[in-house]
Amino acid sequence: MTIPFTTNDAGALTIGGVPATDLAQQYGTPLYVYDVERIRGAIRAYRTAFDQHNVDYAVSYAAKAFASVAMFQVAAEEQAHLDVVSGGEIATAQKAGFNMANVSFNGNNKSDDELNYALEVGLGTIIVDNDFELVRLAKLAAAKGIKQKILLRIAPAVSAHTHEYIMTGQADSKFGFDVASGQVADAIKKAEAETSLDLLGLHAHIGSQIFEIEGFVAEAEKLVELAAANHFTPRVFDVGGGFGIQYTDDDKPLASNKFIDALVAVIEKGAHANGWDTPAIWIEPGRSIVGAAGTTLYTAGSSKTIPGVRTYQTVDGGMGDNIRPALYQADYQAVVADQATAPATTTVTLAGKYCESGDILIKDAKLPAIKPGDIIALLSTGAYGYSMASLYNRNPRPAVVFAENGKSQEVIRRETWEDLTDHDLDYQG
Ligand SMILES: Cc1ncc(COP(=O)(O)O)c(C=O)c1O
Ligand SMILES: N[C@@H](CCCC[NH3+])C(=O)O
Repeated sequence: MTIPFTTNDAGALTIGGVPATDLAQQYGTPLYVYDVERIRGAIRAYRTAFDQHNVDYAVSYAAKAFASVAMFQVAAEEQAHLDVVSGGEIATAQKAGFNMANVSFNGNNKSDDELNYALEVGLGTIIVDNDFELVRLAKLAAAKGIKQKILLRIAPAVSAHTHEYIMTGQADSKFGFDVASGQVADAIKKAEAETSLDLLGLHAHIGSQIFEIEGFVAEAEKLVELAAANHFTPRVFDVGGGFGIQYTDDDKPLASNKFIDALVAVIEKGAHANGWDTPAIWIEPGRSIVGAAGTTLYTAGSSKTIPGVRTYQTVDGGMGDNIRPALYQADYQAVVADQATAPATTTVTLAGKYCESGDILIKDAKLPAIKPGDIIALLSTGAYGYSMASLYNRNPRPAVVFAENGKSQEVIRRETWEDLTDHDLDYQG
């Protein structure tokens, strides 16, 4: 399945109707560019899938995939809710003017400051991860005279097919209440007894970049089973995110409606069997909203050929703006921007500029011949790129640009060398 991208009549890459080389020239490289229409389309696809059923639902964009004021504003325009995991993401939502009632708050070690912040801004739902949090949140909410809506996060003991580091639903996980030891049963009782908490339902998340429906079905069945076993009538089941996307021609992602149809079927059946009204179904997709919409533009620099071994082609970014190849052995595909449809004539390993041998973006990429100054575009970099970017080697973080209908706009400005020393203080010792 060929990974989709758009080109103009000259065969040059365009993003949101703007030639990628123009974007590189105007904003510099490395540069993250989002095709906003694709972000909107991804949210709409989930909403349309739910609209085929007679269920209440929320498509909650998982902010961690790419958190920025502009992104949250687009999510709000598309009637998405928001799932945050830190005080910083709450602050970003506030700055974006996001309706706090539509925000949920995940995380396995929320601080008192973060919980108080959430309570003060009227954040819709707190997804309680563990007993330590449950007890503290009940007290903090009571002290403010608030009855806080919550979900309980369950570790559903479902192992998804994905990289070990991004699997989260297995029993041996740092996230959520354990089922087998009775933690879930205790937490449901405790939460129901707390007058400052309103237990809406249960939450689980099995992992990320998942292509099979089976794990989601098993997860939803587990949520139904747990609620029933604890004589708890759920108003919400939040099944998390994790829907896989296409990074290379080899990936075959499922259409959003396949996941939604399967999840709705399991939950409707469970509700019917237990005599419940069908609970609202919430999902928390991150990657599948922004991943394919994002492209990173780099400028080609030096290259090194080791005869009989390989050719390294360097770009002006790397693991600082995209840690995923180094961290998860993630695969990407690239095109040369001004000859995006030209046949591959060479094999090069795209290497970053960071002082690490592991700073490789793509091993043995098949591309047309590259010369210094060419713009190289890494496709499908919209998720967990900017959000996991670092300042390693004191390289400033790139700018982020949104492009739509032939127009572009910077939505996060490029950091400067001055920015990097902004927080440094002279040693007075
Ligand atoms: C609780 C929770 N929800 C949602 C997500 C978003 O996952 P993804 O970006 O794979 O859709 C994650 C990340 O894996 C998560 O931990
Ligand atoms: N950061 C991971 C996904 C983790 C999702 C958060 N639980 C990635 O890039 O694939």
